[in-house]
Amino acid sequence: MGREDSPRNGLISDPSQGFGDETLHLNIGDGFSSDEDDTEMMHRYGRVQSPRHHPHSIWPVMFSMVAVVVVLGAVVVLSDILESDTSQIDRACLDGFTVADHLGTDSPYPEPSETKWIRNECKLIHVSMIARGGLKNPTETVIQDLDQLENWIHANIESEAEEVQWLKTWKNKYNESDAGLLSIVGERSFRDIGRRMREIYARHLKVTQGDPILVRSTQDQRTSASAEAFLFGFFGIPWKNFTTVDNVSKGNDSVLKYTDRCHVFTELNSEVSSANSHQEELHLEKVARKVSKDLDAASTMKVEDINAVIDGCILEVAELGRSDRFCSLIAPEDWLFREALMEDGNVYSRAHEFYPFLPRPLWEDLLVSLQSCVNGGEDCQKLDMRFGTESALVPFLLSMDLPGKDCLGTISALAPVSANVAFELYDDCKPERDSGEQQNEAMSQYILRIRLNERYVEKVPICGDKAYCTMDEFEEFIRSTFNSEDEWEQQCEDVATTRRPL
Ligand SMILES: O=C(O)[C@@H](COP(=O)(O)O)OP(=O)(O)O
Repeated sequence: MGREDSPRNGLISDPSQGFGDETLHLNIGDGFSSDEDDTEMMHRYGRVQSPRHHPHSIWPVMFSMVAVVVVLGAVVVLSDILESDTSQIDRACLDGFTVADHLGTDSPYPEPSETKWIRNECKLIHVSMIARGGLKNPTETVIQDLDQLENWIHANIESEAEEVQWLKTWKNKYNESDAGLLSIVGERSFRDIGRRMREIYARHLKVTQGDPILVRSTQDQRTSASAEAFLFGFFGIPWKNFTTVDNVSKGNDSVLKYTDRCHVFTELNSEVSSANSHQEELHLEKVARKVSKDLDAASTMKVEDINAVIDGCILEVAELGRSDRFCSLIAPEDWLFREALMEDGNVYSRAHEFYPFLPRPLWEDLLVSLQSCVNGGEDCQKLDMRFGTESALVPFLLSMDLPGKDCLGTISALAPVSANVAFELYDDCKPERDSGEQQNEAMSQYILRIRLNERYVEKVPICGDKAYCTMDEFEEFIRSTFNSEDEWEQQCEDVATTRRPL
């Protein structure tokens, strides 16, 4: 892919044009109407409002009456239009709808119901993991929006209906001093993940204190605190002074902050953000009107207020494990529509399409870890744990081409809060025979199994949809996907670096 493929040259639609039919349909199937239609109708509404389009009259009273009728009519038409954007959602996607599956990277992931153990005859020699931090406390902006929502509720909700009484007594409990830090829920989830991984790996890897273990985290508090919580769970003791934790500088970390180093990505990011903001705002305004009407509120909430409702839902799902309060104020089709907008304009999906080489530094780092153990070298770490943010994990997971969801939610499922992917390297482990497949005796003795969010990936697309990869297949995938024409150097850094060849 050359630079001429850059979205600057027309692949990202002009923000003023909104999304075309084609882009929305890519994600949602034929179920969605085009927002261009909405935009066009909004413009039509604008013209209806304009006096230039009214029949000219010399009688001011007549004119006023006509104007009032026209404006009222237009309001009715507009409300129909405002409802229309979700009217063609694929109804099948509403069957069994669970909001927690549709919160993007703010989704939680449920604890696995069963642990798939490693077979006794297999010799596990190394585990490499890449994780995203756990749930963080709301950011300052979110806290301010929650405060504003609280004020709006007190000023506007008078209904005595039983189902809104909780809302009238609801209070924003978040402090700005904790903004953006790893939350208690996030910390607990990583302790639990660490504890479960100890159950799976400790006996096989025979990890003890003092063993070669590498733990790296970005300098974001939420990721380094996630690493500490994981280590606490894994070793069963506080591990704050773990000497091998390498807190790499924010923005200067070549492995875990690779997106910051890649200028085509950062340019794409700002284009995608601005391309989507208008569309998102229009939809949020519609949802705000609907919710305010449903609550019988004295005035309509603002976009920031509805954003706070969405954040309230995210927090109640993650912290309380329920979705009956803020979440239920927004209709399922509006959640789906929001997710469609977010997935359609998702910068990581776009980057996967235009710049598939983006996560190369992380793949390269993983390969180095694995190879050092394959070769039985002194550098072999039993565990190599990497803790980053979504910008480290999402492009990496997308490059594995794991199957998407039929009804949106692919990114929600791949990279929820505390998401993690573990690569288990085995020496001398004969994989279970796949049905209908002859076992290849000459196969490489090293194999890899992959767990995503603690579940084995039973069909690994990058290794021919098998439940495992041979080391040879894995190396071949990395070589063929990330080594062509040194795209990373040319498109990300624009300068030749002294990388070792793959
Ligand atoms: O805070 C966020 O928006 C993302 C990305 O952060 P950066 O990579 O941009 O720091 O991180 P996460 O949701 O994983 O904590």
